[in-house]
Amino acid sequence: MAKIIDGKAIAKKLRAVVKAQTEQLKQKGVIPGLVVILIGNDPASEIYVRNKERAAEKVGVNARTIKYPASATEAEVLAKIEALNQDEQVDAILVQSPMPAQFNSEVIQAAISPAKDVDGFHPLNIGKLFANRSGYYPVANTPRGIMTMLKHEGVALAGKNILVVGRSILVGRPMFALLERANATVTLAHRYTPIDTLKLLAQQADVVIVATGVVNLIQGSDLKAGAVVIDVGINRLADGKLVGDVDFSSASQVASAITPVPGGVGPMTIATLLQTTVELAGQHHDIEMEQAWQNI
Ligand SMILES: NC(=O)C1=CN([C@@H]2O[C@H](COP(=O)(O)OP(=O)(O)OC[C@H]3O[C@@H](n4cnc5c(N)ncnc54)[C@H](OP(=O)(O)O)[C@@H]3O)[C@@H](O)[C@H]2O)C=CC1
Ligand SMILES: Nc1nc(=O)c2c([nH]1)NC[C@@H]1CN(c3ccc(C(=O)N[C@@H](CCC(=O)O)C(=O)O)cc3)C=[N+]21
Repeated sequence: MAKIIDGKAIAKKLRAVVKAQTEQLKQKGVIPGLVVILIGNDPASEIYVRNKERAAEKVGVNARTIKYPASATEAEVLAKIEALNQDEQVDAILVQSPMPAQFNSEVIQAAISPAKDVDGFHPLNIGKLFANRSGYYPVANTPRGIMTMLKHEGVALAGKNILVVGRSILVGRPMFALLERANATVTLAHRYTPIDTLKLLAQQADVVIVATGVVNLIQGSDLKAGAVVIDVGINRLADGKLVGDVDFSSASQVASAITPVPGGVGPMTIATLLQTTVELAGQHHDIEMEQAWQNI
């Protein structure tokens, strides 16, 4: 039986560190400000927005959500982003994805100032990540939170064989870059990966990270004994239950460690979002902060 990785508990530790950081900033008169823009109604986004507001309050980040109906125009959202880019109280801006069809997400992502780009979606920040540049720049919070989790659990990455399933700009691609940077051998699978190939790749992987939104895509029989399984998926079943992309009951028989849904990656995404917000506030006001979360 696998160890169940307690994302909630690790997120709580991370939040405590972030809270200490916000207190340092407050002593210098800075309250970190995060603005989330939600257009339309995506169920996973709504869960995210609700949980984020609660967590922000706990650590002393000033967070607010601006909601637009699904019928909103790109021009009005771009005008709002421009105003937020100029607003001295705002350190971090996030536009929830997916966006309604009339939006070009590339245009929106490039409009957010790279210095306030808390999702790490701006082409400049993505470019730095993939070029493995030194210095500080924001990186997508879900993959970054997963790295924190793997470190906390003592999972070795250098030289390991890692399978990432899903290649979105939100999860799969930055996950690939961070794991490669940690000297793992990384395979990135997607919709065009034949299912038989996907299963063969999974069988060879020391760590399997699944971010597709496909219920039960990976089962216990697909895994190598002792593999570490990170389930990013958030799927709402007809009965209202929340499940991931991995068949938890069979996978937990074969894996050495596995993240549950809920209570795994989700809480880490939120704590990491607050971490990045506080870092951006520190950068914005030129305040040096201790990097205490190295040791959580
Ligand atoms: N827990 C958390 O903190 C977070 C959870 N999520 C959840 O994670 C999931 C993925 O999110 P996101 O990356 O934004 O989703 P996207 O829909 O943007 O991307 C899904 C990816 O999965 C791939 N895919 C789809 N079907 C298959 C398949 N049958 N086999 C292999 N690959 C497949 C797609 O391939 P292709 O590119 O070829 O289309 C695509 O790359 C969702 O359930 C989302 O709600 C997301 C962010 C944070
Ligand atoms: N620009 C952008 N950035 C994102 O990071 C982003 C996004 N758009 N769009 C939507 C997805 C989804 N996402 C979630 C984060 C946390 C939980 C979360 O808190 N999950 C809890 C749920 C607990 C519950 O409330 O039931 C858990 O898994 O335990 C869920 C989903 C971030 N996303």
